[in-house]
Amino acid sequence: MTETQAAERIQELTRLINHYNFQYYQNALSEISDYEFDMLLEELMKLETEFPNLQAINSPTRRVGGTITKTFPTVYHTYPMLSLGNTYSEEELREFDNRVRKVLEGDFEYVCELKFDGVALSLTYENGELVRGVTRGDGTRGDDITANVRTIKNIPLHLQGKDFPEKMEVRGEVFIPFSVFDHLNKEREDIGEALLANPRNAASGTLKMQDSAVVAKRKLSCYVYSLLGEKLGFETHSETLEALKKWGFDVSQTYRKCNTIEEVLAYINEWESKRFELPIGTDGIVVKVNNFAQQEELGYTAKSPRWAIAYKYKAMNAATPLLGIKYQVGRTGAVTPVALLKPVQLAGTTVKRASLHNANEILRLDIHEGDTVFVEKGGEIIPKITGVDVSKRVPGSMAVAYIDHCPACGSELIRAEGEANFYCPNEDGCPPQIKGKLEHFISRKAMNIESLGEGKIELLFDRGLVRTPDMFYELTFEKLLGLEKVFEDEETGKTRKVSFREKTVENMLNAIEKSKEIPFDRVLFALGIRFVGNTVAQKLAAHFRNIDNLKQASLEELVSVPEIGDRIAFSVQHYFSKPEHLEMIEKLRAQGLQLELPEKAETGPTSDKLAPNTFVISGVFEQFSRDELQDLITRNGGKIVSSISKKLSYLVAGDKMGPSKLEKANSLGVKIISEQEFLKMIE
Ligand SMILES: NC(=O)c1ccc[n+]([C@@H]2O[C@H](COP(=O)([O-])OP(=O)(O)OC[C@H]3O[C@@H](n4cnc5c(N)ncnc54)[C@H](O)[C@@H]3O)[C@@H](O)[C@H]2O)c1
Ligand SMILES: [Zn+2]
Repeated sequence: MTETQAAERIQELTRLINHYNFQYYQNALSEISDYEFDMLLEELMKLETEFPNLQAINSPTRRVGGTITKTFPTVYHTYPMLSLGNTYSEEELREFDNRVRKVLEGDFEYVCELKFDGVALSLTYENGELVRGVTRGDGTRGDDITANVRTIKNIPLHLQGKDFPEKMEVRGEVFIPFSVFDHLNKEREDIGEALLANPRNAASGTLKMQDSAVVAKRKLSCYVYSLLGEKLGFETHSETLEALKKWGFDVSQTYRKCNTIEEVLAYINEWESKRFELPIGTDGIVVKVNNFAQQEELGYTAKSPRWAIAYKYKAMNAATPLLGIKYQVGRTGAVTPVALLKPVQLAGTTVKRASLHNANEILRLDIHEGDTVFVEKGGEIIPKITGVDVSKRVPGSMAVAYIDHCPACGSELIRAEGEANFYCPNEDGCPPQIKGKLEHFISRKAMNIESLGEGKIELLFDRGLVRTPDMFYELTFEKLLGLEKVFEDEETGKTRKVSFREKTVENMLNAIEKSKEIPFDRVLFALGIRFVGNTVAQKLAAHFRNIDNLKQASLEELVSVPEIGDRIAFSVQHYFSKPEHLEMIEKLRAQGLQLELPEKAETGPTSDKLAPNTFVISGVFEQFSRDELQDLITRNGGKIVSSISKKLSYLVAGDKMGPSKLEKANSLGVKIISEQEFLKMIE
């Protein structure tokens, strides 16, 4: 390669890498796989080594990829937050070991840890109190996201014990466990929201949300793996991991001390498949020199420590022919494409289908009919298609054309501006939408008519007995007794018979009757208005008190409710603009469902858990307003007092509390507690 050619390629690589970095860190999007990304970076590194005079000062090989945003205050890191050198090969890992061996004289040991696939976080503690949480940002400066960090349950706000340093920085990885992620997506799918792409992106997007109450609902978690500070009194990294655990941090107990590179390799092999049993995503392991003095001896490059390296597992993938695409219509009419694959073994399971998310994804992957596709298994339940093996493409094959009519009812599909999903607009006439809405209506968080689950809706719908929720309340013993239907499982071909015997019918009718007591907010959720999940339903119910107020609410009134934006407001108005919905609501009213909240509850104490303690509330809180907190205290037998004195039992401290108050409370030895700790007291 000539120098001119190299310069051109370097320019091209730099442009690409900067672009992917921007998408990855700013927009939480992966346009290519991590492996492909790392190969681009490696190519750039090689060219820069070969042509050192072509290396730019700001080359992506010398900088941490992230950036800071303007929406949070910027904080300079005390110690830069670096990246890790990485490799996918045993050979390079051995080279790393040789380099370490050359620099260090005498014995040394490694600590192997799993590399958790989330978002790096820096936590600062002073006198055992969490004072700040900051993102990695560009490595030098990050975003101050303290309020969001405080909502993460396994990050201690106060440390346990006494032997912690006065000031210290703890680093860890924030993630969304798979189970939570799947649950979040199910909820989103249920109310017609676009799905989150993967747990890592979801965690990174969540950490940068403006509303920490929403962050709290996302149930983030954090594993910590590093302690920094002056004169900490520890000699090795593994000692700090033990100390962190003792102080109340969550340290994954999967780490191991290794004396030789062979032991490191054994650890790598052991976790290659075992990692899929963990509740969170991992993309490799991190090897660190254990001794701090030896770490200093090895030092740092501009971008990463020389005493550590990440060994990354290649994503588990397989190539298999695409047999077809199945389009599913959900309760809100959203159409989701699912790829049907020739069954293939992947990470110990047989894969027959993979998610394709939406039409954009099919376009982006440029999938043709009959293509052989690559499927990859992260930790998510459904594997995804990551690319096409173009070398196996059938000549002259056509690109997959997204359907333009509903596969269930034939209506022309529509796509709202800025949305990734296509919708079937035939809300009240499209069978999967009707059935989906009925399933939603009876679901546990809605009307909780459990005995109607598992195929019974299908049967009722088939027989024309129920098409809209009000019809559940017109069912009678005579209409139901003796109905039967045989279901066949698409995957296994096994059949199952649902039949309504006397006992079943009795249970169903009882459960239906009992659902008339379900409070208004849940009835509202049960109606299945698009974008109205259970939290939104609670907010709307609390604000409007009854369905008539809500039905008449103007757009301005709707958006004046906290957390209700245009999109939800339009959807609510759209729902109530339909005469058939209004008619159905009148029927529900006549049948005795709760369409209003009861008058505000009496404010007498509901428990005496807090008696006889006194409380002062100060600062701004995440989950509750100050009024709400005061209310909670008095209703649980506590007493609100206005000033801090020696006799005060607790100071409930929020954000932005005045320093003088804090000082006074500290000097008088008053117990200071956070909102979370307070809430624990009344659990
Ligand atoms: N697909 C894309 O478009 C794209 C774009 C940019 C970056 N990336 C990926 O991101 C990686 C670069 O990201 P990076 O600079 O954050 O480096 P990195 O993620 O490879 O390594 C550093 C990070 O590892 C994390 N980590 C997890 N467990 C750890 C442990 N036990 N000890 C120490 N650190 C641990 C920390 O957050 C740390 O910041 C690349 O390797 C690439 O795969 C992908
Ligand atoms: Zn339809």
